[in-house]
Amino acid sequence: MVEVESFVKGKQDNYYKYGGEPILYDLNYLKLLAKQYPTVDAVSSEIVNFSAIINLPKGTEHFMADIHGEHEAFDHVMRNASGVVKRKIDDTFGDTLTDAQKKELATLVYYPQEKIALQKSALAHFAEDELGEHAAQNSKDPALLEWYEIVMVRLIRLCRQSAYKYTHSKVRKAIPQHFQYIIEELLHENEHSVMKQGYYQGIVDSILAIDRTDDFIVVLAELIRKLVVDHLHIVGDIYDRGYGAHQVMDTLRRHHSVDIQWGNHDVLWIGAACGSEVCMADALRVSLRYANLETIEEGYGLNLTPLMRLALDHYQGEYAPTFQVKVKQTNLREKDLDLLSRMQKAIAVIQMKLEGQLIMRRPELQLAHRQFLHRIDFQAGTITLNGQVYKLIDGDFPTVDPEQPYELTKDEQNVVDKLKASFQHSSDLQKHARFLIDQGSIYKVYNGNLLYHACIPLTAEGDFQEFELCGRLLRGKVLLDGFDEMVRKAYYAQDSQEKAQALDVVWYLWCGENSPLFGKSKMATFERYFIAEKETHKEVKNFYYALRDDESVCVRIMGEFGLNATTSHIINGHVPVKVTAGEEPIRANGKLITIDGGFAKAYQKETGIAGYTLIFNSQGMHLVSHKPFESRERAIREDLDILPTSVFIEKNQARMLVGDTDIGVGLKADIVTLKSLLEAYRDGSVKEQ
Ligand SMILES: O=P(O)(O)OC[C@H]1O[C@](O)(COP(=O)(O)O)[C@@H](O)[C@@H]1O
Ligand SMILES: [Mn+2]
Repeated sequence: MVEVESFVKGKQDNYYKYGGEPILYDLNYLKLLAKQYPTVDAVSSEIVNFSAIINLPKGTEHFMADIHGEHEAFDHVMRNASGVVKRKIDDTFGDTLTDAQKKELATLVYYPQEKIALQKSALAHFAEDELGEHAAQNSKDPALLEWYEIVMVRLIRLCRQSAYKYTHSKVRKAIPQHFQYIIEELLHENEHSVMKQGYYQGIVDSILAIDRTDDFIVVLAELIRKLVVDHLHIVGDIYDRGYGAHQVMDTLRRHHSVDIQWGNHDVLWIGAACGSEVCMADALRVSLRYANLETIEEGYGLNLTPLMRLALDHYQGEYAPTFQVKVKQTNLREKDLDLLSRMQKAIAVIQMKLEGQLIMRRPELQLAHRQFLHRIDFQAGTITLNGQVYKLIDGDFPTVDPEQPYELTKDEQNVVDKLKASFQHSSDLQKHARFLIDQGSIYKVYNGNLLYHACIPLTAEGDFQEFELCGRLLRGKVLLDGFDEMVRKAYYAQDSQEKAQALDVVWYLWCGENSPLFGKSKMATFERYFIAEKETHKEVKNFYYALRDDESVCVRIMGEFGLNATTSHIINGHVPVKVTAGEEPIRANGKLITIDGGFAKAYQKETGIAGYTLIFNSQGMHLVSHKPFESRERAIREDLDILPTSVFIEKNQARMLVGDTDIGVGLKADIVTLKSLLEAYRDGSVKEQ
């Protein structure tokens, strides 16, 4: 139905009032816009283009959380698009291909280079056995050419099936320049069309003839993977525990469309990269705790020698078993592990001193109860907490001066200074921190859903918990906005005071009681290292975790963020869903979805699965759970795909179109603006260029 849109000159001559909504356009603005759309034709075709796009089905969004450095498993999920590629193959080929052929095609889409190499060597060995001669891997081997041709045609068909949801221009933009012409021709030609059969076959043959098949297959595979997942959301905790957070970050930096809602572990590394000594100490401590030298040394080239020397010079004594490195299989020798434990304790003591200093300079954070060193009786080897005396399981603090327990020794200060320089000079860490800042935020409202890693701090009554942030009492959405602003200030601030304050807030976001990224009464690091009594280890979750099952609480939170509660969802990570204990990822009658399914191996025993992916496409929402990932090598060799299991599906009433998404809202506004420019051309107020 075409609305008859009236167009009336506004009150003042240089303004335009358009349609029902009195949107006024400044003529100067339209003249500026005319530089981009210099003629009536140019602006008209854009209006038609945008109007077409808003009627396309909405692009598919994937949501994942708590990857915690598991880069091989994550990379596989990125490549198999959480099972969507396989589903596309089934939709495209049905039973015209055998299961084995479909699996082989899937592996080719996931790992094209490796699969081609495997095929070549298999054929070469076959030729050797058959022909008895050493058949060089000649790319003219008829068997190889035949395989190439078959898989190329299949890939083109699969690509065509994956591209149908998008405009030609969007697909073209996803193809590398040097293949745009060929792929577009093949995509828009039907290989069965009699008229163009020769033309189509000619293109395929020429690719084979000039030996461009490998590149062509790789480009097609990447294009298919790009088309099946339009946008990716990472709802926090990329870092820590697994060994490959730096590789996950590189995968995300290469991704065509991704946003990140920071997790507490992510802001810890942002703080460390931005110069927070206490965040740096804690990030190192956690890495040493998991013997994660890959991220520290290979990933970021951080210099551990000063810390190693400090550990060897001062921590030769006995240390608590709680400093044992928390990994099962490792290629590290016993004495390496012992050294890592000593380094972990050395940096843990530095961290406690630096935390003590921070708590003293930020009384508004109300964290005096989280200072420990001045409560220790070093003679008796005990500590007094809340009036209760506890025996320390490790009373050896060789670098702590009871008179000034929070002062760093000269050696410790030297280690901190050297480490800080090392973090600052790690170009890869700085690149990743920048990416987290550019693509990340504390929360995200996207296509009607609200994403944040942990919680919105609530009181027992379900009201938004108030918190003093830099002198302002904030709660709910404005509190999260305030925290978001502080993380960016920690990265961008030039003024040293401002930066120092922002960095202390970033540390609070990592472990503070009212942090929307942590949401627990305390991070019981000291207690878990030094005190045996389990009651001191208890981390009480924020009231949010008891109240989030109540639909009315979720509706109130959605309202706080301006969302329509009937169609919206809250999506969280942070707390693993204990599937084995019967816990559900879907809560509050479908209003809240928690997607921390234990991607991190450390959590898989209690979740019983290896992570979730939430898929939101034009038909609705679909949650899938992953099985533990073997290895990339097996996936390639045996076409072993880790296909997820469907957990729940929520169908939309009507198919969701681009016009129903945030991008669609923007496009509709742009259409109105462009129509104003068109009218201004037509009545001569703006001259065509
Ligand atoms: O298992 P570790 O390394 O001792 O860490 C335990 C700590 O990690 C936390 O669970 C925070 O990490 P997560 O955000 O990944 O849950 C703390 O609540 C807890 O004190
Ligand atoms: Mn977390």
